[in-house]
Amino acid sequence: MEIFDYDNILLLPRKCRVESRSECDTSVQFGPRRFKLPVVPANMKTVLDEKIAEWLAAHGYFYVMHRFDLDNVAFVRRMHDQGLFASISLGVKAADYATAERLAAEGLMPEYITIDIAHGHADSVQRMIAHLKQKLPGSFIIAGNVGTPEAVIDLENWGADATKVGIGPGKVCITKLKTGFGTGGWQLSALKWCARVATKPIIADGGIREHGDIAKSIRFGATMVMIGSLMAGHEESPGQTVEVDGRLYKEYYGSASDFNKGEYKHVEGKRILEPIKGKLADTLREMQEDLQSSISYAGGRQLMDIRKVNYVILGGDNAGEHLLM
Ligand SMILES: NC(=O)C1=CN([C@@H]2O[C@H](COP(=O)(O)OP(=O)(O)OC[C@H]3O[C@@H](n4cnc5c(N)ncnc54)[C@H](OP(=O)(O)O)[C@@H]3O)[C@@H](O)[C@H]2O)C=CC1
Ligand SMILES: Nc1nc2c(ncn2[C@@H]2O[C@H](COP(=O)(O)O)[C@@H](O)[C@H]2O)c(=O)[nH]1
Repeated sequence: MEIFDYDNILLLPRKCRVESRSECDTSVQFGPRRFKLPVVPANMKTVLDEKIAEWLAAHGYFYVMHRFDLDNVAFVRRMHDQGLFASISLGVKAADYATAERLAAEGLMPEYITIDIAHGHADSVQRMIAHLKQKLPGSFIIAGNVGTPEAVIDLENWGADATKVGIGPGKVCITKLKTGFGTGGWQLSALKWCARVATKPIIADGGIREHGDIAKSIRFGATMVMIGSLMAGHEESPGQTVEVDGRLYKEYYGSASDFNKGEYKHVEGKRILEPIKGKLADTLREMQEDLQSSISYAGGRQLMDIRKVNYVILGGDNAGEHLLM
């Protein structure tokens, strides 16, 4: 198996088929809706809050609200009252079952539910998918996180409508160091490996450091890309603002960090400071422009044309050119 990651792959251009990059369409169908970009901010407390979720939904972007210190039922009700789609996260504990029961009892059907736990290839996830399919049959269920084809096959067979791939490639992740497991350092080839068996959409989660990594994720099988650190550190980001030597930073911490958990138990995440980088809307606009360029370099007009390109692996044992035959 080829082992590579975002920083040692380059995609190869094909003859341009557009007169202007503005002709390139970055939109993507994901579940019941179409979104402007194949990008979703990570469902983390220092990446988005309810206000950002509302703004994203109202402006044609996908979002997944985090599940920490939040009344999910009130959130879904508020989004629906405003005519916006609801996309929530759940775990697999008793409180999460209770949330699903309350939503069903109130007739509130979130358009998207993400079952989001560290080790998503688990019986607990199978049980939760079955429960959600029974109680909230109209919701599109995303399940994760996983890092192997076997896990993708199981989650799909258990009823997940999409899977989320990425164990430990995140910027504030310390899973690799603390446990010795994960896709950190080879997330892109793990994605390729998983995508080969997937029959439903994959969200590539973690490890995106540059805008070009979005196109690389699409090339290797993602339909959607989940991004934490690049989406954190904006003026409107919920993290605390910190001044260091006259420069302003926003905190960004892992969902499995002691900062998020409130205690030091099973910690697999850390806290860092992200330099403040302006407004989220400007980052999303730049991502869209960069992705339009990617589509044009792919010789395409639509996002999925990126899947048709060849690539090279730079350096290492797998170095070389890889042609689609
Ligand atoms: N993508 C990634 O690499 C990672 C992401 N995270 C994120 O951190 C947040 C918290 O995750 P998580 O701790 O799972 O959430 P929860 O604290 O809600 O735990 C979910 C359930 O899964 C159990 N669990 C967690 N990890 C394992 C494991 N390795 N083996 C068996 N059971 C496990 C927990 O039990 P118990 O605690 O008793 O074991 C609990 O019952 C999530 O948002 C998750 O996505 C966390 C780590 C890695
Ligand atoms: N191992 C851990 N992974 C975590 C934690 N909190 C979040 N995450 C994952 O990281 C991505 C974001 O990655 P980035 O590289 O874009 O910053 C996020 O979507 C989660 O899957 C954690 O505490 N530990």
